[in-house]
Amino acid sequence: MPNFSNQIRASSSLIKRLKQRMTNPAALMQATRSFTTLEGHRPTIVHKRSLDILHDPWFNKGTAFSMTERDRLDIRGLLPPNVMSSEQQIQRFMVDLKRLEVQARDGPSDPNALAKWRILNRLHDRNETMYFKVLIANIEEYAPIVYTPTVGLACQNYSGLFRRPRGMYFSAEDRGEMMSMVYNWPAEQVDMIVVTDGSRILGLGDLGVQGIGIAIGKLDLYVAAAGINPQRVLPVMIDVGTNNEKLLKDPLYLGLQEHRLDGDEYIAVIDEFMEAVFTRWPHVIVQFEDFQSKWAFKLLQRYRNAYRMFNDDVQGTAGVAIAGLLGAVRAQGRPMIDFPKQKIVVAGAGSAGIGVLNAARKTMARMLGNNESAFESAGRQFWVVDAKGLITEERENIDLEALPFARKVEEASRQGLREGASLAEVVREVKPDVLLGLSAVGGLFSKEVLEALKGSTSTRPAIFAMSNPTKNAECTPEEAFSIVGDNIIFASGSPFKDVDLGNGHIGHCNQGNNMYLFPGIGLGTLLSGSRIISDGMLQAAAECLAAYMTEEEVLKGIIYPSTSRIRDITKEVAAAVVKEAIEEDLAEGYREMDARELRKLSQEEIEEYVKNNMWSPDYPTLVYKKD
Ligand SMILES: NC(=O)c1ccc[n+]([C@@H]2O[C@H](COP(=O)([O-])OP(=O)(O)OC[C@H]3O[C@@H](n4cnc5c(N)ncnc54)[C@H](O)[C@@H]3O)[C@@H](O)[C@H]2O)c1
Ligand SMILES: O=C(O)C[C@H](O)C(=O)O
Ligand SMILES: [Mg+2]
Repeated sequence: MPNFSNQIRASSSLIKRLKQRMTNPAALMQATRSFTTLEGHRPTIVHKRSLDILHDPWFNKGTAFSMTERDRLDIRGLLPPNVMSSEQQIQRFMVDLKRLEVQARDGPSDPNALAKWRILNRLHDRNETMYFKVLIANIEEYAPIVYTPTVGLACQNYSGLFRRPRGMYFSAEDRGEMMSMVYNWPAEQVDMIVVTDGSRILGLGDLGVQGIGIAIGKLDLYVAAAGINPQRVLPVMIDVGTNNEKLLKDPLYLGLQEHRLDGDEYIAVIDEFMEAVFTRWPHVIVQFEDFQSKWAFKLLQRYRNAYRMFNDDVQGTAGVAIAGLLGAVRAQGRPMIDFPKQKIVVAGAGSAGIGVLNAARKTMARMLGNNESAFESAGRQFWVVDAKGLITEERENIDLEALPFARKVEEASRQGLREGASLAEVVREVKPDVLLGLSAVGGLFSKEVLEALKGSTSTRPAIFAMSNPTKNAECTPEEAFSIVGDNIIFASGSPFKDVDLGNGHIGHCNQGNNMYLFPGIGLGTLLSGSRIISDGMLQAAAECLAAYMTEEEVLKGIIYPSTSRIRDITKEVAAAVVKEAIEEDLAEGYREMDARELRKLSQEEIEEYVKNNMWSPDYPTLVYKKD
């Protein structure tokens, strides 16, 4: 709780610094920053009182309302008399939440995970500040509940779990209305939107309207990791129908029960949504999430030069994979510059797989001299296997996005391979350094495939089983370590526990998930005020993540940070994105920090600027004023 004497002390030191600024320009920056910090202590003006306040999750403090506030807001007598500190409140809440753990302590496969999701969700609905305080303080424990894998389960069970709406729904029925509907959202300012059409939720397929859960989960991380103000995030579901036959027949399904719109009709709906949100909030950033590949690439190309948007599955995943792939090179005791020598087999050529392939090829090409022949030769380091097997130039009706990675037929046959060769055959013949899965097929890295990987020419083969949620992972870390060997590098999209290898050795299980990048990409874009999200900004984010791990960690097989460091890594990623936006002359500034001021900031000052603009879950003092 902010206390007034602190505020007065802080204000008088601010005035002193503001006076100094007349004579000392360096103090100007300092004062600007202090001013930003002080904002957190300013009272928040509310236009409601009594039960309306207790029922508003943005302002509700529950038992933590002080007596003076209870008087000021007409809630004296509406709460039990004992005023609790926010710590005591959390203690009470945790007693309830932890009760579920007495019989089940199995981490991600916890049978009570959905019950925990429910309890946390109810807290989210009544007191956002406290919800995020709990989430931030226990991120390692609860990210797997509010995010992957449990969020997948919550999406699948959405009809039964639905209590209160969160976010906005734009449906095919709303065509022509979106521009006015968008004003139904209560917040004057929105910084971040995560939008999905529910067509490919994690590896669970088309979940229709139920996919809104993934947008909510991603935005939880925007608040927890990036410190985006929870009052300025907006989850969005664009319901254009579903092709999930089960949902189409389910009498309890909450979305439109018709087949998905397609073609121009579909694009017109998304166009209308984009126009509507950017008209009301011209500075908003829109993250596209879990759109089927068919639309993911097309929509990204359509909007990326016109709007502040990115596709997390294509671009966020690519950056995280690049950071991991570079980590795997370092873990072999080799310099990153050896990356272009790596042989990489990728299983899955959807939005995520193709995103990773393009980014990895570009990264290699840059290291090889950044010319056409470098790009050509980088392309030869990849073997791509999809549902129909190895992709070669003989593939009929090949996707345009996959075409650049199709192997030449003669080249493949020289290696003993052919169009449609199985994953096990490809791994056996190629003997890759890296096997990376973005196929959504649980168990795809079977015993046969992993046995084949034992023939890898690498001193330390790397396995990335990146599909989500847990049951869709291409293999488990136990399978990988026990079959391929103790020395491998392992990463998975959803969290698994480390593996006890015996003899006191641990097989480290990294979480290779785009959660290490998207919050920083969003925050960095916001604070730079860049009008678009450039390739350079995405590359800077990936490089920052790659450089985050120390040599010592990497040699131990730890190539991604633990979730407990997510707020710190996000701050650094955001700073790298701001810096790149400034260097590319894209930064237009944010609030009092205009483009000219931004250009003057040193590296440390950029980091400080980012840190000072991250929201923290502290109750503000509330003051009532009539509308
Ligand atoms: N870890 C992360 O950060 C992260 C990020 C994005 C996506 N993902 C996961 O990646 C998975 C795929 O996402 P997407 O958007 O690319 O999906 P998608 O449906 O667009 O693509 C799936 C691809 O896998 C291929 N495939 C299917 N069966 C296969 C098989 N037996 N062998 C080889 N390939 C096969 C398909 O042909 C297709 O190319 C999902 O499970 C998603 O959760 C993880
Ligand atoms: O949502 C995640 O956990 C990662 C990724 O965006 C996915 O679609 O699987
Ligand atoms: Mg996704």
